Parts: sequence; C-alpha cells; structure tokens
Amino acid sequence: MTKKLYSALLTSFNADGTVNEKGTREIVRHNIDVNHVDGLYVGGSTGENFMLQTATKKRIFEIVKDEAGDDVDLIAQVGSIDLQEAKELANYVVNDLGYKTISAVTPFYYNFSFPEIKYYYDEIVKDVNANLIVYSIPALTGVSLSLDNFAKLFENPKIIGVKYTNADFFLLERLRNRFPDKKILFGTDEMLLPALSLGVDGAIGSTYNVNAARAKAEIEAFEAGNMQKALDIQHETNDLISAILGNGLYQTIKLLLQDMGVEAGYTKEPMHKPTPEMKTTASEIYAKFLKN
Ligand SMILES: CC(=O)N[C@@H]([C@@H](O)[C@H](O)[C@H](O)CO)[C@@H](O)CC(=O)C(=O)O
Repeated sequence: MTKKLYSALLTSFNADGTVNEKGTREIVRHNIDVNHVDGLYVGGSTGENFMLQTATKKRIFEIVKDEAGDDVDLIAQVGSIDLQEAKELANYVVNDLGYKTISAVTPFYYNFSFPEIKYYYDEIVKDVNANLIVYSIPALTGVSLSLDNFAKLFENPKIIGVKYTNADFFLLERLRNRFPDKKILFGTDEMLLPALSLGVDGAIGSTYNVNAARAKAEIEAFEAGNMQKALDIQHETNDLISAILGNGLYQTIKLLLQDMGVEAGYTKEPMHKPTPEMKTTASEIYAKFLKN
C-alpha cells in the first residue's frame, strides 16, 4: 500500500472530563497493534482538542508519544486561535517530545484575512525544526482557502501539505495538479474513494479508529485497479458511517471501541454522555459491521 492511513486519535476522558491516561494509551495501542495504521493525527477535532486547556493538550501529546514511540508516524495538531499557544505547543511537541511533523487548523472565528492566516502559519513553523501540514476543515471553521491561498502558504518550504477535510473535489483536483510534491491527506472518510481517484497521498479520519481494515482493503483494491471492489467497500463503509453519524459521532466511535475491549471513555462536556439508547444502537452497529 503506497497511500498512508492515519487514525485521527480519540482521547479517552473520565466522566469528570479529566484525561483517562490508561484508556488513551489503549486507543493508541489498538490503532498500532490491531488497526495497523501508518500513523496517528494527535490533537485534532477527534481528540476534542479545541475544548482543552494547554496543559491537558501537552499531557495528551506526551502520553501518545510515550506509548507510540517511533512505531508509527505521529502528527501533532497544535493550531489554536491563540497564536502564542500554538507556538508554545509546537515548541513543546518538537523540542521536548520529538514529534517530527506538526499540523495547525486554520485560525477561525474572527474572519481573519488571508495575510493574517499566512502570518499565523509562518509564525508557528518559524522557530521549530519540523514540517507542518495545514489543517483545512471549512465546514467547522468557516475558513475556505483558495488555490492561490494554498500556493502562497506552500511557498514556505516547511509547509509540506494539507489535511484536506472538504468535499470540494474541484479544488482538490486543482491542488493535486498544481502541487504534485505536496502531501494531501484526505479527511472525509465517507468520500475516500473519489479522493483516491484524484491522487491523494493518504487519509486521516476518525472512523479509522474502528474501521481501518475496510479502509486499507479499499486502498489496496484501488491500487490494484479493482475499482468495483473498492466501490463495494466504500458502500459498506458508508452504511457504517451513516449509522455512526446518526447515533452521535465521537460517542459512538468510543462505544464501538469499548465493544472491542478498549477503554475509550467519555466525550468532554458540553458534548453529552451516551444515553442507554445510544449504547444499544452502538452495540447493534458493532454486531452488524465490526464483529468478526
Ligand atoms: C469533523 C470530523 O471529525 N472529521 C473527521 C472525519 O474523519 C469524520 O469524522 C468522518 O469523515 C465522518 O464524517 C476528520 O476529518 C477529523 C480529523 O481528522 C481530526 O481529528 O482532526
């Protein structure tokens, strides 16, 4: 498989919202030992990062690096609309923990101008010896970067690619065509196959925590030229993803991991705790799509 698969790592939280270290380590191990993913995207949306304090973010980066070591590729998402925090986290993960690649979400909420966005990225990488992957997720941030915006960001040689969580396939094709040497990691799991056909380098997603086997089989079928098999797997995957989305995304992935024996814990408030109905539905999803 030449294309890389990354799980967007979940964080296991205790009921009171503190980090469950044992559970978080178990999620890391499950991804390495059972899912056999190529890498982990740490501190992203799936990690519930944007609801966390700086010290908690640092602790999660530390736990993951300690557990994973150099077994798989690690990408640390350090972006924050507090640029000083983003720089502090970048410095911490690279210099104290040894992460080699960082990522940063586009700064959101204040409708920053493009020159401000470019300044943000250049500042984050300026003082660290690491490469950066832009995290573009317009549906959640409201920030859409144009092809020319990407061209300007990519002028910085330390900015090596994008985690592209976007259904704009025209822009994706234009990016691939114009920047053959930049890494494009696709982030919308339910549209993996069309993204593969446009030449992405791999994928990062939340559902790979539980559905990596199908994703890898789909990539293998695609790379072998067996498009019908790849499409069949995507159909099956999307039945699973529809069921997960209908029951609460992160809560359900955590419940599914629990069915697999992984202490995936709770989501962080204000996300709500799973109801008994959600637990029952998750067990049905597990039995239908994931049980061997
Ligand atoms: C909002 C969100 O969680 N998006 C996911 C997807 O994997 C998404 O959950 C999946 O495609 C289901 O819609 C990833 O793009 C997020 C991600 O990689 C991250 O943790 O930052």
